[in-house]
Amino acid sequence: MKHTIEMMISAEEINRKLDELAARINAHYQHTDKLLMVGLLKGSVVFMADLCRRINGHVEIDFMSVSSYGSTMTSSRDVKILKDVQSDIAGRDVLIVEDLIDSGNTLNKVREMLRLRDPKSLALCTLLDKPDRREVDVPVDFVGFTIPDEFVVGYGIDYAEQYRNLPYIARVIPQE
Ligand SMILES: O=P(O)(O)OC[C@H]1O[C@H](OP(=O)(O)OP(=O)(O)O)[C@H](O)[C@@H]1O
Ligand code: HPA
Ligand SMILES: [Mg+2]
Repeated sequence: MKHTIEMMISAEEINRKLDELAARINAHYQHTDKLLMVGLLKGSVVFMADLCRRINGHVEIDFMSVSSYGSTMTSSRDVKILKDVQSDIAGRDVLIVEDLIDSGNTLNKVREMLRLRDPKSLALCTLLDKPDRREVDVPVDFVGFTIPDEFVVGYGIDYAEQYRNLPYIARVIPQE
């Protein structure tokens, strides 16, 4: 699809938000030993890299890979688990780290899957939230930016695998 992109959230704004989110997460987990941060590949990689370096104490990171979008702009609702976490999460404090919640299908599936493994606690952090697009309700504990119903790219987020390397978040504008 022919399109252009336009900056929506600058790298500086993202940095400020990361400081704010990390302060809230650090306060929430101040008495927790060995927090496990679980990122969803590939979109959360950049956010995870920047966020985990702001978290205090003993922190472990792990990744899952689930995919529902392929190269389209709509959720297939059929969320596939392509790679599971390596850690045993039973009895652990687990924070799922996601780049974006749109329909909620991805996080709903991942949350349910991890919950069945008896973590001590399970919370969710997302950099971006698009509540207008929600198809399933997912409780989110830490939200960076609430954004309108626009397709976004950058800072780890792709359109057909492009733009993950942008240091800022941009909206995709379809062209004739
Ligand atoms: O709330 P939802 O409607 O489920 O959409 C959000 C998910 O979609 C995107 O991932 P995608 O499946 O495209 O894979 P990617 O992270 O590898 O880009 C995004 O990174 C979220 O994980
Ligand atoms: O806005 C988006 N951008 C990229 N991937 C996505 N997956 C769900 N929503 C989006
Ligand atoms: Mg993703």
